[in-house]
Amino acid sequence: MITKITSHSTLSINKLSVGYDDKIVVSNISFDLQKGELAAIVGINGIGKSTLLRTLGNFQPKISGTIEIEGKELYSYNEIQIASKISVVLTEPIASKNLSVYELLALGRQPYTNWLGKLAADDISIINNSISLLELESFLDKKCFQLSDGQLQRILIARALIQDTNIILLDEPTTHLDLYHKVQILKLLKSIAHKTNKVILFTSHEIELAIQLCDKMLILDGRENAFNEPCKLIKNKKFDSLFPADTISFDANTGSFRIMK
Ligand SMILES: Nc1ncnc2c1ncn2[C@@H]1O[C@H](COP(=O)(O)OP(=O)(O)OP(=O)(O)O)[C@@H](O)[C@H]1O
Repeated sequence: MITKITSHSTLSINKLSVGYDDKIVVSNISFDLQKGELAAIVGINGIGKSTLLRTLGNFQPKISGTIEIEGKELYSYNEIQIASKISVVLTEPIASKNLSVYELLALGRQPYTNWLGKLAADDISIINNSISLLELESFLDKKCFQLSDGQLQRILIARALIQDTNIILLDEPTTHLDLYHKVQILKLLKSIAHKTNKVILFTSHEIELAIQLCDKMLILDGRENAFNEPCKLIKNKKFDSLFPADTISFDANTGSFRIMK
């Protein structure tokens, strides 16, 4: 008997519409992400980046279309299976600020530990790897409420890595970071995606950094919602109409935006 080998995209979206009871926010989005790709969702305020990300992370129901994880519809997995496939870092403040940094990080292993939450040697080793990758050693004994927003952001990214899922979704992971830490985090996400074959998808207003660092980008513009490699999006002039042309224009040679005087 010949066994057919099929290779599925890690994340496959087809004709997806997302939104709320009374309104569709983003409609008819299709894209695929393969193992090891870093991708950004960009677009103006209120266009629906977070709504899309929350829907992909199973935090809210889709309106129509399909979301497939490794070849199977997202909703065919149970909650625990989803937690071992997708980790999500949202912008909402965390409820558990009284935990120490180490305790918060350890919660990332919850999908894998027993009901007592006891960490095995493997769990501790994954936690320690992420601590050293994100250079968090000096924060471990602090309570989460003692951290700056930027420090907490890095801890939450580490927790997503500790959850060790094939897909990591992050809503504006660089918001509270200075330019150096923005670049550092995005480079780190890129290297993690490439080295560990994870799909990492994040929303961002850092379009110029995303152009330089991402393998793929989704431009939400309420019309075409183009998805492609950044250089192809530039070549096809997809960034040109993102902002009103009389205020901000896109320079294809430098991959950056210019203020019109
Ligand atoms: N819980 C909600 N119920 C109803 N409408 C909502 C809800 N949350 C967001 N919206 C609306 O959905 C639209 C998209 O919001 P969303 O937060 O997804 O945009 P965004 O692109 O992430 O914006 P920003 O760049 O400002 O963070 C907006 O019009 C917003 O008002």
